[in-house]
Amino acid sequence: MVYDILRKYGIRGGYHDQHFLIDERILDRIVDAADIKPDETILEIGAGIGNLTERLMEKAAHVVAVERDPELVEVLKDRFGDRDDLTLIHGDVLEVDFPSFDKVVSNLPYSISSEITFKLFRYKFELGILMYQYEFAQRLVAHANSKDYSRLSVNAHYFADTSMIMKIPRGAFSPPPEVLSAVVEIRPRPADFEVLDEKYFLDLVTAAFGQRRKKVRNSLIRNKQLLGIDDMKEFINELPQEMLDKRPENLEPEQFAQLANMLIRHRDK
Ligand SMILES: C[S@@+](CC[C@H](N)C(=O)[O-])C[C@H]1O[C@@H](n2cnc3c(N)ncnc32)[C@H](O)[C@@H]1O
Repeated sequence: MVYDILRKYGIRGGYHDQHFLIDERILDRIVDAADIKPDETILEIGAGIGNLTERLMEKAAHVVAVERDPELVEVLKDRFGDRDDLTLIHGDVLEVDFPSFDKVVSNLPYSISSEITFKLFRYKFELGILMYQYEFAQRLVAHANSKDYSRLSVNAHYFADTSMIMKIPRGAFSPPPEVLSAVVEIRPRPADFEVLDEKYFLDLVTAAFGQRRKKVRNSLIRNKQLLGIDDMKEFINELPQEMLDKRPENLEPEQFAQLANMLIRHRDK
């Protein structure tokens, strides 16, 4: 029982994003969703007291668990210290390098969800089953023409297919967080549209969503320096007008890519 582990080691949590998943059925459903094969290596970020870790180790060939809190690292060492199918990395997830892994399964520290997700997209892996704050998860999976569609959604769709697979109540954790949670499935894949310069594309998306209520035309003019186009006011007439008349929330990722490609070709002429 997860409660027994917390009690045995005198762990309370509640700070540093420490909300431990105590609902055993939800822990099992998360592991099932990862469909772990016996030869796979699984990365877990924020292993805590090892409640998810032990379930991952039952299925996988190897688990790489990252945890920052020294007290929790001691718990993990005490519980699994002598096992050679676990690599325990004591450190900040944003600073360590991950060894290669097939899948990532984690109940993430919510305050750095965005940074962790974009760090993960720099690695090659097959599947992510990740728990986020519910609102963050909604933005991660949102499609164009919805209120949750954002810079995060466009970025995520560029790197992967995403879908929300479970909504998790506060009572599934100890101590309960103030927010609802959700589990998201992330399947990385190459984008099915061309992006000439990834950074430029992502900068354009950021600039457009920086003025969410404005038409894309206005954001381009306002950000002409950032985008490196001195004659933006004139060049804008050569871009597809139906895209410029829209707000960013109404542009598909592929349309952002088309605009970015046209702008960068003009800039580099
Ligand atoms: C939401 S808890 C999940 C704990 C456990 N895996 C579970 O499911 O109950 C998040 C965990 O991430 C750890 N954590 C927070 N910030 C971290 C960071 N920057 N790097 C590594 N671990 C971190 C916390 O100490 C905590 O154990």
